[in-house]
Amino acid sequence: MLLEIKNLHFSHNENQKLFQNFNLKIDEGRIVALAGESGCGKSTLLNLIYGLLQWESGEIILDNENLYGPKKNIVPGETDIKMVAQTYDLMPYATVAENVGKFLSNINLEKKKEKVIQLLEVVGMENFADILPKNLSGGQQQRVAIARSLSQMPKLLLLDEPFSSLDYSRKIELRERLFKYVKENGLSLIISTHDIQEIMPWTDRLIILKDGRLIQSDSIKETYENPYTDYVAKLFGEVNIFSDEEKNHLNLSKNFYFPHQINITESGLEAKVLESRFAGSYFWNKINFKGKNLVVYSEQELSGNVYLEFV
Ligand SMILES: Nc1ncnc2c1ncn2[C@@H]1O[C@H](COP(=O)(O)OP(=O)(O)OP(=O)(O)O)[C@@H](O)[C@H]1O
Repeated sequence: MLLEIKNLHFSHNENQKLFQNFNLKIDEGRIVALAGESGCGKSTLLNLIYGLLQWESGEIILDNENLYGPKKNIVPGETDIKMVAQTYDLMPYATVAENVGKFLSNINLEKKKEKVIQLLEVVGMENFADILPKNLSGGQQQRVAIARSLSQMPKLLLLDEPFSSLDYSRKIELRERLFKYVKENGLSLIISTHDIQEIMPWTDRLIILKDGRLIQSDSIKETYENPYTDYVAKLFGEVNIFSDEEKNHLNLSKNFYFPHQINITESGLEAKVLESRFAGSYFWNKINFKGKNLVVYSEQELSGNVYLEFV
């Protein structure tokens, strides 16, 4: 096991206890996503692991060694861990390439140059090697900071919302290259996000936090197929939620159905279409079924009465 957090207690102030008896175990070589609504404690947890915040009691153990936080480290931050937070801490008077190469060995300069270019390619910044950070946008600086953190091959890499300043197409490109690099190089990564969709195809494990509590910790597939609570289900986007009473009354097998888990069929359970709207690759429909409004996706525009099948 790479990281273990045991009985951790931490609060930013006396009135609000954020982490109480918090426990977590993370295996080596995994991509782990930390998700949950704004304010649930994702950044705080990363800052605690990295050693920027002092916990009150409990243990954080990395690779069988206890970490002690800022009270023991003169320079903030653990040496075996690298974190890219929402501020990027680049050297302002060094070029992008110099920033990325800062921690690489100077013994073979040709090799170093190749490595810097490889890392810049991972984050799509190879054309900016000679530029100073002050001439880059926030999103570009963030990508340079990610490349620099990868160069150090840390035991554990922490990325706090790394795609937050990127537009959609850049995000899609970066995440594929970044996650592949992390996997191919056997790095261990904890990545925080408020948007599960953006990390979904790449994550080994999803940890859901709410008010500093761990709500669920499973693979993405297990979490998606069996969200423990409404809060978890809603993190995946639109979802139809049925109380136990409704579930029994409607003879359903689950409490949560995502829109594509309700099919439009030739015969079955009759329902009435209230709205049908073009949404790109599908139509978004609001459908009334036995007095309850559901969101259902379909290939065709719908109207009138339809039949539903819950899968
Ligand atoms: N420096 C601070 N002083 C006091 N309270 C803080 C401080 N930093 C965070 N908090 C509080 O701690 C809680 C957790 O905040 P944190 O930033 O860890 O959440 P988050 O899940 O990362 O949120 P977001 O997704 O918005 O970044 C929030 O209630 C927040 O208001």
